[in-house]
Amino acid sequence: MVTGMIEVIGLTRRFRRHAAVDDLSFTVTPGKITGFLGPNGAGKTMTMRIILGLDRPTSGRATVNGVPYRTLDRPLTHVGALLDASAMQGGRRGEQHLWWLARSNGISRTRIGGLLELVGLAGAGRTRMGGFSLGMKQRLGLAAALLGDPEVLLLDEPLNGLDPEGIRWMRGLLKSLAAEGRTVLVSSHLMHEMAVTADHLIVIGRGRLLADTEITRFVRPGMSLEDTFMQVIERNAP
Ligand SMILES: Nc1ncnc2c1ncn2[C@@H]1O[C@H](COP(=O)(O)OP(=O)(O)OP(=O)(O)O)[C@@H](O)[C@H]1O
Repeated sequence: MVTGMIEVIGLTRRFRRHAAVDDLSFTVTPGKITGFLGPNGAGKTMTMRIILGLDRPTSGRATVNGVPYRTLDRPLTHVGALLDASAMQGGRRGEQHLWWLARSNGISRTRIGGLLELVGLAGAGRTRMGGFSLGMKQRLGLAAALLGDPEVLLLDEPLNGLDPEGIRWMRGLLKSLAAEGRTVLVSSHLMHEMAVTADHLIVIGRGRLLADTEITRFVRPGMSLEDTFMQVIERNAP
């Protein structure tokens, strides 16, 4: 088993009759950026929540490094996640948020200053998070995800709220994290950005796997990623 591998095996999550995730299987491997694409409600967040042990599947399983997330020893040192950047306690300062996370996970606080600098928040660490813009929250969320120096990153819509400079910055950072050999799974609706960022794609629709392939193989000749994606989704429409 390769370290940093995410495996989703026959995963299904039902809500009454509705399958949010429907017999989904894929593997995410290290050293590249894997784009996780699908229309609204396709099941991307639910899949990530199950990988992170935040929701339980109806059937099937998801593992990181061959084991369920819940059984990982000091999980933040293996998996960093950014799910909902706005879900932060507004009264707390950015720096405090990272201190608290480090302390409650047995992680040294020495990385905090460098991480705030890395995400462009060196001057805002003492600002209360209630005063953060969405872009600042995404940056702080990314710092939190990197706190334990994990080999795996799960990022749900990390580009939301970022300005053009922020998007470009995030692209560079994700590429360098993948180049370091980390596993980077990132969901986004921004097709133009995914086209220049992702190496591999997992595309889902209505909870089912529609494609699991290198981006260069997915995009049809003479078409953009967006056009190819729309064709694949339309073909899967009910
Ligand atoms: N607690 C819940 N109760 C009922 N249905 C739910 C619940 N949580 C999620 N769902 C359903 O699961 C499906 C998948 O939702 P999910 O948020 O994973 O999609 P998504 O691909 O992340 O969408 P988006 O791009 O809009 O964020 C949706 O149909 C959603 O309504």
